[in-house]
Amino acid sequence: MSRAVLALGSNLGDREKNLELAVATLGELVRVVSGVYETPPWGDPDQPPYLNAVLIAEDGDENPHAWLTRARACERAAGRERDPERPFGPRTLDVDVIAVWGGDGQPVISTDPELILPHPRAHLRAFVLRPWLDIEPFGLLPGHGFVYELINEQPAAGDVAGLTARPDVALG
Ligand SMILES: Nc1ncnc2c1ncn2[C@@H]1O[C@H](COP(=O)(O)OP(=O)(O)OP(=O)(O)O)[C@@H](O)[C@H]1O
Ligand SMILES: Nc1nc2c(c(=O)[nH]1)N=C(CO)CN2
Repeated sequence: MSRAVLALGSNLGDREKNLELAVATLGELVRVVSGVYETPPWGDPDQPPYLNAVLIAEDGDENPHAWLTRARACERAAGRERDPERPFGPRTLDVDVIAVWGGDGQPVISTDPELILPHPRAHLRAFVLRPWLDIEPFGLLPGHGFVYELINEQPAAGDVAGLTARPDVALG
């Protein structure tokens, strides 16, 4: 058994449909999906606002790389349009593997550049921490601490006020 926190983001095309495609592609693996937030672009300001959400999924397959394969399948389903010159630039759909736990409940730590776990920038991103907090109030980002603490630390703390809940956009 493997459990993963995945972060979804879209700022090109039909953003709502792109996030929905990710949830549909993951299908029965999905346990809970957060609410959607409209968020200002992080890391590369000259691009449209994002819709972001987080979900928790589980699978019998213990291999953590299977989550990266599934994330890429979601991105392909949404056309995976992006500018290779801009690492934090606009995209139809981004699915990041934030953290993975094995069947023993222990977090998976990986320094493989193909799949770094936990995700190396998750603790800095209010657009990941805020929706995660909604679905797991005592969520732990391995190596960093409780999500409710991280969201009160800079730089994420300074970005929280800029997020807008979008209860009109419901996924799953
Ligand atoms: N935890 C992870 N989740 C997703 N991709 C990862 C992870 N760790 C390493 N990668 C690798 O990062 C590379 C770039 O991924 P991607 O294009 O999604 O990055 P990005 O979305 O532009 O930036 P960011 O990961 O900061 O959101 C991919 O080749 C992927 O294999
Ligand atoms: N608000 C927001 N900004 C981003 C996002 C994202 O999902 N949301 N994803 C990025 C890709 O690395 C870069 N910047």
